[in-house]
Amino acid sequence: MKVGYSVDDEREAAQQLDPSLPLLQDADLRDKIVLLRVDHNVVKKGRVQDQYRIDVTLATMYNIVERGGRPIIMTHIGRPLDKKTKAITVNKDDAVDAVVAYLQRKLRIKFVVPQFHIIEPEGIVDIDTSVNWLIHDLKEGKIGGIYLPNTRWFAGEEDKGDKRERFVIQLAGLADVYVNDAFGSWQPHASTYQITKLLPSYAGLCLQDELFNVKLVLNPARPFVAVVAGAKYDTKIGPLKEIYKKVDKLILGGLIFNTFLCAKYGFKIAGVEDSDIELARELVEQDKNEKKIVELPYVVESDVTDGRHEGKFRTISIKDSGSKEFKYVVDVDPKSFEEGAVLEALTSAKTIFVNAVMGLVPHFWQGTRKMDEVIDRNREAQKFYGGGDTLQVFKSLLPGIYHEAMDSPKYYLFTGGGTVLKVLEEGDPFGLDIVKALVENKRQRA
Ligand SMILES: Nc1ncnc2c1ncn2[C@@H]1O[C@H](COP(=O)(O)OP(=O)(O)OP(=O)(O)O)[C@@H](O)[C@H]1O
Ligand SMILES: O=C(O)[C@H](O)COP(=O)(O)O
Repeated sequence: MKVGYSVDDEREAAQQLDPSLPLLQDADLRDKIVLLRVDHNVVKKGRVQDQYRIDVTLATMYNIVERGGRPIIMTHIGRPLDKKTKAITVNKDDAVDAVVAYLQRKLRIKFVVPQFHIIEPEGIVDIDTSVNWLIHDLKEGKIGGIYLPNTRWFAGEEDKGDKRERFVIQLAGLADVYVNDAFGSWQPHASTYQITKLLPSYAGLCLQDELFNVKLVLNPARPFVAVVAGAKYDTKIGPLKEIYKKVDKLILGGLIFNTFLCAKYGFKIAGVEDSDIELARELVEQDKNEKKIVELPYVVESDVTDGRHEGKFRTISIKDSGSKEFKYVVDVDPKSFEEGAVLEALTSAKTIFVNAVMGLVPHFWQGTRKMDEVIDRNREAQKFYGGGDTLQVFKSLLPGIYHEAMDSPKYYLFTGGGTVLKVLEEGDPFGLDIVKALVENKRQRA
């Protein structure tokens, strides 16, 4: 007699990944301590801005616990390392506490954050053996999980030498198995990359979904339009040159657009560094023949960056400005999306990838809101959004569209925009260092 039936999810069944990738589903987790790297980089000023990146990792957490594993979770938050001085600033605002509180409310289990000695400006130099007490409690089921402090507070996380070796050995000493579910954290750091040299390593469920979907962006229905904006110029300008080759049209915004304008028209814009302009010149050259970059015609100039003060900001038409020197360019005027080549590109696209906060939020959000609305109006296109701030801002400006998008077959929301750019640059999701490390780990174990 049949006592029940199960429901197959067709979308899940269709998601086939390269068999060289070690999957969480294949790991032996019973009574194992599982070190889980996630990307919960969603805290600003001590508060969770958008729960999405946390929520998409819950399935992996549940899977680990359901199969008898005990989790130690870790994430980075912000960029506390000053790359020039090498100083690590340990600021309460970048603590994992807000994430832990959210997880506890959501899962109704107790997490403990171990306290390690912090030596500024070096950060946390050693994992204190006192953590063993907590691991004992974790094994006994007295606590539901351990959540390590911000990985970027550890001296070894972004180091390339001895400090990294030391950190990674101490980290590996805490656990039996490593799971990477941090698609957004593509940079090969100790907790995303080096750790795979020491522990049996697997891809988590979120990472698997993201890798499957990023393959769809690599094989887009055309015309394919990418919209890239935001603040992380340093990590995004490199990928842009390769993305340029893959797209039919490219729309730039934010600091990237400012830098492009300086390189192309000889503008001087407050806050744009000469060294960055140099990097953008190549893109300008590349575009001379192919003309794929669709320029946003109107931007917003502001005398100050600390707010939207009446009388202190104005719209500039790039073509008719008459001037070459500007204060801060802090947004795109919404009317840029209502006409001409920009509107045409966004409405005729079959695939749109968006990693774009167009303006200095929270004060200058008008351009981003208009852009998201216009993109949503294109009902045919497959729309891929990615990026921490991109999703947060999308959600806060257009909550209705955002919530529909979360479960719409026409949208996919990536947890990392920079990572998608990186994959587009590599041309293959298995070209990411963090994925290569997992594949190599499986090969070594075979
Ligand atoms: N013109 C501008 N001037 C200054 N800051 C800007 C400007 N335009 C956008 N920004 C800032 O860019 C930030 C978002 O950019 P960022 O590159 O971090 O994107 P993201 O969506 O988080 O992508 P990722 O997840 O890849 O980092 C926002 O905090 C926003 O205020
Ligand atoms: O928010 C992000 O883009 C990811 O968490 C990666 O952050 P990072 O660019 O500072 O490594």
